[in-house]
Amino acid sequence: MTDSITIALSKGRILKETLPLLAEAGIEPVDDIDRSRKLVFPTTDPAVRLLVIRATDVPTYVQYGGADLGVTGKDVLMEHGGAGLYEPLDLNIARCKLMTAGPVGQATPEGRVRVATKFVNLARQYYASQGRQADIIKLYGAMELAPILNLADEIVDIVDTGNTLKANGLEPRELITHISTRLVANRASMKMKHRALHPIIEKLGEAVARRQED
Ligand SMILES: Nc1ncnc2c1ncn2[C@@H]1O[C@H](COP(=O)(O)OP(=O)(O)OP(=O)(O)O)[C@@H](O)[C@H]1O
Ligand SMILES: O=P(O)(O)OC[C@H]1O[C@H](OP(=O)(O)OP(=O)(O)O)[C@H](O)[C@@H]1O
Repeated sequence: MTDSITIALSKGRILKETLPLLAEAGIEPVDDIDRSRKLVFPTTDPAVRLLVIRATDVPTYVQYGGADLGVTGKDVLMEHGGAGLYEPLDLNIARCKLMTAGPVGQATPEGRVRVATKFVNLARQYYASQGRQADIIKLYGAMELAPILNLADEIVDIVDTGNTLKANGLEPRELITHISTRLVANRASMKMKHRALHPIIEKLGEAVARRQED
């Protein structure tokens, strides 16, 4: 009997880039995901279904076995901590950087620094690794506002073109890490459903490699 496989996808910007890779691996949603209010989608492979959920929930669904595989950003995985997860593949999409940033021309304060971010664990680890004391302020979005309104001295956020920072009078300061989208797998599924998961991971890996050749 074929094992049924559930793959948790991040909705939003990652989804658009993930679907073509899945299609190359022979997995296509039967419905139009963009037009549907559904959260679970059957695919052209009767053994595979897709969940479309928030990027930040993907590691949790995969960790607890709600999904066998998941697709989400390295930033989200690092913030989650990665417990119970394997990370078999870098999908090399939605590439960006995790950086500190602050008001243009303003130096980072010498002593305690107030930092606004949604990546509280990552920020805490980063400032500790630099030997700097930081008061971390959790926000869920629009981090760029925090220095403008003097809620924080700097932010830790995703930077790609730098346009969002620039538009808000901020500039990048330090690179924390490079980010891309990763395929993650539930540890138990990797053992119990190896025969079904292995070809999916292999075909996705081939699709990623083809992109890099182009
Ligand atoms: N400007 C960007 N350029 C490239 N990749 C990005 C950019 N912004 C975010 N990403 C990557 O894409 C992932 C998803 O970002 P997206 O903006 O779709 O979701 P989100 O707004 O962080 O999530 P949610 O709204 O569910 O909290 C991020 O975790 C990151 O890995
Ligand atoms: O350097 P840039 O190219 O400007 O990209 C960086 C921005 O992209 C992301 O936001 P997104 O556009 O996803 O909107 P969001 O804040 O709603 O997630 C991120 O949170 C930054 O604000």
